[in-house]
Amino acid sequence: MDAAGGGELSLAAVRDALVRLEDSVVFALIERARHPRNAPAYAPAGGGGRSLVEFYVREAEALDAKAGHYQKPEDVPFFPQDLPSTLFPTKSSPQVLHPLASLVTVNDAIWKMYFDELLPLFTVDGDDGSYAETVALDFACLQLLSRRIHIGKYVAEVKFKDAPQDYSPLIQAKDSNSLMDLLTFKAVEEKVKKRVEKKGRTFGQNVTLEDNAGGSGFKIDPTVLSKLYDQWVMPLTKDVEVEYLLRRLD
Ligand SMILES: C=C(O[C@@H]1C=C(C(=O)O)C=C[C@H]1O)C(=O)O
Repeated sequence: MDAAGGGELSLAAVRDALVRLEDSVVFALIERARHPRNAPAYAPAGGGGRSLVEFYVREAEALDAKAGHYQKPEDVPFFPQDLPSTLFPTKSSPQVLHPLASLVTVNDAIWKMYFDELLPLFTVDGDDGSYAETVALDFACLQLLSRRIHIGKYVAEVKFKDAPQDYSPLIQAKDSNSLMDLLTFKAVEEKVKKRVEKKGRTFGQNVTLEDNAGGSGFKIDPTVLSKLYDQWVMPLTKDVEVEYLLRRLD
């Protein structure tokens, strides 16, 4: 992982990486919100009855894989089947996670959440015909959300290393609920919710040269961002943490 790659993996370093990624997530959603829903991009069409968005993500992931992407445990493809190998030499990063980390993925849940729940909350009804731009922006949002959520593997590793005596018996007992309780920090979650909402207000305002001429409204409703993190991003990150921990002693 970038932020913690060089030095010692610590909870503070991993949390810093998550905070930094919030900026990228907020900007990516603001960009997607410039276009209306554009429903035809999501309807089955074209070869094999796939939607444009599925076609685009599959092709983009194949290109990314050829360029050397998807080597790190936090970079997880949405369509891992038949991904081509990299065509260029890659530098392997030090292995800080358990080898089974690569099996942990919640991308199916992220995909469903993004299209079924989130998109209707931050895009307006309508069709501007910019389907290709729209699905490229969706892919950017999906990749960032997936990366953020799968960094949960590192969070779990640090928490385990900091308190193996607390985690090991629960892992051995396969007690997912108690693991979930142990790794949850409610005060941190409250701060995350407040901060992303503030980032939405800050990054999503119209910047003008006149004083007090900010105009009305934000490019994205800031409360949608806190809801996104509260209802989906943080719970899915914690699912990743639990799934990783359950394999940690194998
Ligand atoms: C990621 C962590 O684990 C949990 C998930 C959080 C998140 O997804 O932001 C925040 C706090 C914890 O409940 C953490 O402790 O930082």
